[in-house]
Amino acid sequence: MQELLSRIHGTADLKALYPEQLPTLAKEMRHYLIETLAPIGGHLGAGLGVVELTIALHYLFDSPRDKIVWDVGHQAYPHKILTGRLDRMPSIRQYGGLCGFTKRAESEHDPFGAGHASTSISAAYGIAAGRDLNNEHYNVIAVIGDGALTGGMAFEALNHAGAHNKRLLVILNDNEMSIAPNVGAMSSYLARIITGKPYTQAKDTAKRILEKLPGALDAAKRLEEHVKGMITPGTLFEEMGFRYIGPVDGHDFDHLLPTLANCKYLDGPILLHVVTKKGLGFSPAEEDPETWHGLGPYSVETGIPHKSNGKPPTYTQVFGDTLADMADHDDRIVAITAAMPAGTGVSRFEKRHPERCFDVGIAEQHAVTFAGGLAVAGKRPYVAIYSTFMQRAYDQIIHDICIQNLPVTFCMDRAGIVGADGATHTGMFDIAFMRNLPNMTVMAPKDEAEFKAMLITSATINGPVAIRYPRGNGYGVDISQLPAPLSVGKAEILEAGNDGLVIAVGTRVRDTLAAVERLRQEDGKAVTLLNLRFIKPLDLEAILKHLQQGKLLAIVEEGVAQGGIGQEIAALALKSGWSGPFVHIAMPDIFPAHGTQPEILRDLELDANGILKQLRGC
Ligand SMILES: Cc1ncc(C[n+]2csc(CCOP(=O)(O)OP(=O)(O)O)c2C)c(N)n1
Ligand SMILES: CC(=O)[C@@H](O)[C@H](O)COP(=O)(O)O
Ligand SMILES: [Mg+2]
Repeated sequence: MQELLSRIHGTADLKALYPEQLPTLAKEMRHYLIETLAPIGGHLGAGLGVVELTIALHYLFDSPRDKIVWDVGHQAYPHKILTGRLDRMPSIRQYGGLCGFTKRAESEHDPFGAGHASTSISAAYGIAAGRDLNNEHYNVIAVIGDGALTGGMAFEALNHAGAHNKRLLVILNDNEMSIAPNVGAMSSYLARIITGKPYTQAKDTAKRILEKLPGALDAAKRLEEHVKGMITPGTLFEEMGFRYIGPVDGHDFDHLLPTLANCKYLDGPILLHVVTKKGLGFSPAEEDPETWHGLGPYSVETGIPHKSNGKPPTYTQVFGDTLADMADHDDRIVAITAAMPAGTGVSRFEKRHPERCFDVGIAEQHAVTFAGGLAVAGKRPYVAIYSTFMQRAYDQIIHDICIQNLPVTFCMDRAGIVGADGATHTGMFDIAFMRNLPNMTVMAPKDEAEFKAMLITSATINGPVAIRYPRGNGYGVDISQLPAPLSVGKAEILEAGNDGLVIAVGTRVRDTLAAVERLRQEDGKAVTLLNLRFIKPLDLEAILKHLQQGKLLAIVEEGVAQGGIGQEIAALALKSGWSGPFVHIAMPDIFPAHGTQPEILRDLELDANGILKQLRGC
């Protein structure tokens, strides 16, 4: 490890350095991040972009007394390094290791946990308001990216905080990137500020006056405000009650340190606009920041991510390609992503149907209601949002789609266990929150071929539809054909037997099949296995037909037990007069840890071994 970095065991060690040493520390930190993440992967680009900003913040402010709230938390690796977690960095996002985001339980330097975007200003402002009520004195800083600023919550918070005069520093880390290039009018506005030559000239004029007339600080400031107001379109943030400072070069300590030092002593809400480059210091990440936002292992030497050779396509790819195929024949089909075109597969659709593709920014609520509007205009919107981020838009799903029975399909990628991103990103609630909505049809495929069939089925349903599918690769089953639509509300029988009924949902069907086969071979017990396919409407006929009095009833689903489909099936069975051994194999009432998907499924006893164990136990 390099000389300066190896001395940093906490923020006190950083503060002991001379300012002239900070650029060297920044260099060492970049090198360390690039090398450390190479074998394990992780969120590289965002962290590389905020190395100087993080060093400057911890150099000048006094965490944990001062509170630094990082939005999303994916850029907080340098923050972790400087706050006593350097030794554990190689464990980041690994089973038992550091979390990939900020997490209160992990460090007193993480005053607010994150993972989802656009929460930092609200949280920081809440801390500032609490501080003032407590008559305490410390700084509260929210660091938010330009991508996260596209989220409605960030604006709600600015609107609230700007109307009051509490001390709050919001640092806008503007790298013109979300995961993909940032979108929207706000993004263009920020770009105009950065590149606005007239603004730079106006600033220079004000500075020259200030230099010539040292006593005329106020006059020069007023002139700067005046000229700025005329030329940069409205300094939106100032009109919202924030003192706007910037844009500042986020990689230049000579700019960052004095500016931040000043911010420390200014009252009221301040917005400091810092301009950075995502991926700085690693040319592959600078050149292709989207790929290097978050990735698996890679080679430092070649700058190429390791390939997962020969694996079947991911569900994400199947989604993008199938929807594009469907759109070839149905011009009503449109696709919507909330700032995740590649992650959701919408980019594959976009290549073939660019005019029918919408990236709305990190704005899941807007995405859903916007889809409602498109449906009213005669379109067939497919809203592709990870299960965990769909949580953001629950009222919109109910109020704007379901009540009006609009034909919008929700494609919920990353349903179930996601692995390294852990609790904040686990898609564990969607079965519970979608299945209780009137008018909604909910499907979960057992493999990628069935997924394709479900997408095709969705186009035949004249109302809201939700399809949940997991992170990762399919099983390699044949998907070359365009399948026929499924029979809505009909389950599939995979095994027949007289020793009970096992019902499996979507992502858990394969492992349940393996468990059921072992039960037959090793224990001599043959059960009937139903692949539910439709979480809603339920195939009551099949369930009641195969329910066996006095014999096992088991339901296996990769979602929370509380509110899961297992509860409805249990109630149904009891109502029908059935009694017998029962087991609901689902996620317990805890937030899962991070690790690989197999590790977490194993811990939750949701893999084939765990399912078998639980089937045997009843
Ligand atoms: C509610 C929500 N939607 C989507 C995401 C996925 N996501 C994580 S980081 C990110 C981009 C953030 O961009 P920005 O805030 O500018 O940070 P940068 O990576 O550029 O530093 C997105 C879309 C998320 N974390 N939360
Ligand atoms: C930080 C964030 O929310 C995303 O970058 C997320 O980690 C992406 O997850 P996938 O790797 O599953 O696309
Ligand atoms: Mg950004």
